[in-house]
Amino acid sequence: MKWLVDNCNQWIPDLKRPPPVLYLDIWPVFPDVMMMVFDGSMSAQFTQARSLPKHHITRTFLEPLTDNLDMTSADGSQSKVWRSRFNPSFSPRNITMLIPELIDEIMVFKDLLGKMAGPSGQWGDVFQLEERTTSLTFDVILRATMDERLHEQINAQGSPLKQALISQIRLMSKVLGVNRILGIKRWPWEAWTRQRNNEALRKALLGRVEAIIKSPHLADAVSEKKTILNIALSRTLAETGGETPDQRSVDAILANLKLFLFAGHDTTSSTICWMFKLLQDNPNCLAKLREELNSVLGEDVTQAASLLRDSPQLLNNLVYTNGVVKEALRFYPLASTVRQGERDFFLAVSGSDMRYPTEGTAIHDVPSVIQLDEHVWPRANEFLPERWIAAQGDPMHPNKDAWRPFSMGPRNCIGQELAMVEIKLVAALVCREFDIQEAWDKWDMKQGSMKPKETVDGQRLYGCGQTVQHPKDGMPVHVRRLYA
Ligand code: HEM
Repeated sequence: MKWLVDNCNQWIPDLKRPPPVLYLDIWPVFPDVMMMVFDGSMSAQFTQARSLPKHHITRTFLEPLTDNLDMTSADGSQSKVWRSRFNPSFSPRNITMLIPELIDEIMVFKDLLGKMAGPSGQWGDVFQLEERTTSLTFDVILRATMDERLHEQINAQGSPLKQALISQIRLMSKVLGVNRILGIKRWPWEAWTRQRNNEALRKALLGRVEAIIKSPHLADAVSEKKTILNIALSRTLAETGGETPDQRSVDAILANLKLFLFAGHDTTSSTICWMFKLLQDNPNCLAKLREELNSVLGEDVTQAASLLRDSPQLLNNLVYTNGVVKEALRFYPLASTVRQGERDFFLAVSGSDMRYPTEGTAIHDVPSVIQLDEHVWPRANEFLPERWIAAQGDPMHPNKDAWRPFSMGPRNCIGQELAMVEIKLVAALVCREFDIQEAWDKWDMKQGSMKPKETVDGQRLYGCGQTVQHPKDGMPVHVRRLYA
């Protein structure tokens, strides 16, 4: 999309800057005309000033995974019910309370990095960083939602839960590709795989959910530990006068847990990879990040985890680290929202009388363009974590509607606080102990071919794949330890 916008002048020579919207008709690949919005203040009109419903493709996409019982694809009123029950679980206060559990999982990640480092500060063997970060995010989501340790990071085959989810996502993605061109929503033989995956997912999650729900003292069981599931269940109990959730509610809870696993795992894991890439390419920023960690968490890196476990609020003092994560999400926004256009709903650009109709369109918020717009972001193509510390009134101070990696408004990303905290903790606990560097030569050697490989903008590492922009080849890296 960025390429299309950068090259708009080829088709519209008078254009001085990207157009605020672009209507794209790529039927049959996508069913409706796509209205691509490249201006944050316009995106705010359909996500914040008014929150239009999510486009019907979202329901079709999620149906194999959740039977549309989840908060994203359930009909309007059910969606609101589940969103309001889960919102408190994902609040900053609650996520801060979960920091010690998150640290347990990140320490496993860090130990595994240590095993990949070479001896005496040497670079180690090449490996795919994304595999490690994906397993980490699975472990974190299960821990945060149910205080369950999945141990995905030390399970080489992948747990049945992960295998089933990945297979289901593969099936779901087909609705956007060749199947649509052929006019086929789902192939009949996929029904069996879909059912098998759902049974595996149900088996992996239901026991854990039922252990709580069938507890003879449900109210006490859910208040024991403030997990995401328990808080949502307390809310449900308060709303229903203490009744044990019926089968339909249990199914909706399971659907939402599957949604969290789906929506939260590869978005967060790829962002962690992109953050390491940006820090590798901007060594001055890595140095500043390490300086901040030394000053807030002390110079003894071995104490950082216990310090953060005892005083999780220290994470709020890591303002530069926060800027690093926000800049990573500005450069690599991995997801976005698509809303259903409406008959009497028009978008407008400030300072112009032009009104853009939305009826019959799928309105796409396009953060990959909005977040790199030179007219809104000074030095847009530079990785500058300090812009997130710039005071209001400073030209570097970010425009509030122009940073939208989690979308905005009442249907934004419910898991954004969890994601931000997880990524900041990874930066805080890993960056002072290891250097992480792309290792393409070693990777090519391991693949048995040194032939020239494809690059994008001169880079071997670029975003590709379905649903979110995965780092190419899972980001082959090697690591070295900075301390003995
Ligand atoms: C860096 C990591 C993440 C990014 C970039 C991201 C981005 C987004 C975006 C752009 C949306 C809006 C999608 C739409 O409108 O269709 C969204 C929705 C959502 N996200 Fe995230 N997300 C991240 C992590 C997470 C995590 C960790 C979780 C949960 C554990 C999560 C759960 C959800 C859910 C449930 C929704 C749907 C909300 C609704 O429909 O009301 N996300 N996310």
